Amino acid sequence: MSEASFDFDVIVIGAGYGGFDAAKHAADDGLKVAIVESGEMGGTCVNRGCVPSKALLAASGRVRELADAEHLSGFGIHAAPVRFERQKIADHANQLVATIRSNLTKTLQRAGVTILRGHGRLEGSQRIGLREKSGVDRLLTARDVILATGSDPFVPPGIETDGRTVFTSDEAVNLEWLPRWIAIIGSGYIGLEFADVYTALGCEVTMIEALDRVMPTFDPDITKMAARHLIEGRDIDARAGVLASKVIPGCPVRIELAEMKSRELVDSLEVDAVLVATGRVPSSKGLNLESVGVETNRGFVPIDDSMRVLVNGKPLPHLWAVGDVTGKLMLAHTAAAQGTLAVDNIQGHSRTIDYRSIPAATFTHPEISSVGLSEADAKDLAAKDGFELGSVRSYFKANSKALAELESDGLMKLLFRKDNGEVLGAHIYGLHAADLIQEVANAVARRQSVAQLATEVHTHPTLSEVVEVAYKQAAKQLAKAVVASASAS
Ligand SMILES: Cc1cc2nc3c(=O)[nH]c(=O)nc-3n(C[C@H](O)[C@H](O)[C@H](O)COP(=O)(O)OP(=O)(O)OC[C@H]3O[C@@H](n4cnc5c(N)ncnc54)[C@H](O)[C@@H]3O)c2cc1C
Ligand SMILES: NC(=O)c1ccc[n+]([C@@H]2O[C@H](COP(=O)([O-])OP(=O)(O)OC[C@H]3O[C@@H](n4cnc5c(N)ncnc54)[C@H](O)[C@@H]3O)[C@@H](O)[C@H]2O)c1
Repeated sequence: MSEASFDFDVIVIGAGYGGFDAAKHAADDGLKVAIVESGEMGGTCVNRGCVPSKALLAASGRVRELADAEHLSGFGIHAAPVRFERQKIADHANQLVATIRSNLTKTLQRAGVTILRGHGRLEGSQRIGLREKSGVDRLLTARDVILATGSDPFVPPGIETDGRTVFTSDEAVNLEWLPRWIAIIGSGYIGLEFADVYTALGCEVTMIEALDRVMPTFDPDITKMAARHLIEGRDIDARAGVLASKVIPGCPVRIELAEMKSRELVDSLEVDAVLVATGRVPSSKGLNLESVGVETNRGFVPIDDSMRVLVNGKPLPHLWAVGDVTGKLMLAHTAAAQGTLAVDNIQGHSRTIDYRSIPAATFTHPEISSVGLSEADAKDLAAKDGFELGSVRSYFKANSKALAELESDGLMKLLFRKDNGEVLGAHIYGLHAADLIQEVANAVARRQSVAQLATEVHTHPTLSEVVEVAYKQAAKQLAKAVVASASAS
């Protein structure tokens, strides 16, 4: 097909953050772009993810703060009993969703992107089949196609959802009611954030985690401190090493718990509601990937670091994939970064992504954040590349700002190479951890050494001094290691 005969330069399938950034960037670059969306503009993050969940966390966080008489009395403040209106908290989240969805749609329209409403699928190379909402089928062609179809909640076998008493985050963000007792299955990002919301609003929570400790995907030392505050310190009964093997919706909801290893039934519960927060699966089934010979990895579309879709490890010309459907760090900012990067590569500016420098945060009160390697991965890398791993800890209880806020529960762990000082990763639990991690992410992106970072001046009194202290401790360790290695040689 000649260049001129394509309907579009780029067609993007899926208008979540990945698709949005790709389409906007391509249109800004002067390309003729269409975006296909079968559901709501903005995808998961805007409609059922980051945006409504953070609105709920903002409101419920304030309830928690105002209800915490002990904390307030530390400042000499005695507040009246706090009251809240569930519906108004839900309305705040819904209104924010509507505003951001509308802004995002207008931004695409202003950039000149054609918005096509319907289901998109591949019909061979550079060809898209569009089933419009009206039922009409169209065939469109594009020089390049970007798949950005995202992900959906994973519901394990044996768990039945009804959207009312047993539900996933898709429904939880609507905060339609407040169960007296809710079981949350999974202690990952969603489990933790919703446990924060529900406990702040007075619900009793049972947290069920299949792996042998709660928060299994977080740094073990950070988890120890965070779990003490976010789980043990609240109205949460946490059970690890047990699988929710059967869940039957109703009034009450019945849950069967099996021991993870033996799969033997160990307990049963009757609760008012269940939130299933057990991970997400790629949304790639309806894409007709077979028409171009792509084999998925459990539904995830294989890509290289330039976002090219791979067949047998080799890139397919003109087909790209970004966001959750690729299964790399399933976060909104990853999807957006991948979207922009795909377009840069389409335009011939060869770029690859650096996943190591992408930060992640859980917006509990206080927050948890991380960037770079886990300690286990950093140890493996040290063994493989033959360097000594450095690790330092910086505590919020030594930080003036945290003490002034009466929020000194917190820890930062910094991992670095003891041969050249390069920062490999950081893990933080504490007040504003989500903001604090950004400075370390920038250092990881630039592969900077703690020797240089330790000389950079931080504002006093701010929480950023927690990071400064970590850099300074690490620089001291580095200097000692360099002297030791010089005297040994
Ligand atoms: C409760 C919750 C809270 C979260 N909080 C955060 C957070 O605080 N920070 C963060 O970084 N991340 C967060 N995430 C993750 C974030 O939402 C996702 O990583 C992000 O939305 C992925 O973007 P995406 O563009 O890849 O896909 P999606 O946002 O899932 O968008 C994909 C779009 O494609 C459409 N689509 C699918 N198939 C087709 C088709 N065949 N034709 C046409 N359209 C199609 C879908 O309707 C959807 O609109 C959260 C997720 C959840 C569930
Ligand atoms: N703040 C954020 O950035 C944010 C917030 C929410 C979600 N997200 C994204 O959404 C994704 C999904 O979040 P999530 O919390 O659902 O997944 P997750 O992978 O973070 O955690 C799922 C947990 O459920 C457990 N589990 C699975 N099956 C189980 C069963 N049958 N019984 C008991 N436990 C079981 C797993 O061991 C795991 O600990 C995240 O990976 C993240 O990418 C991000």
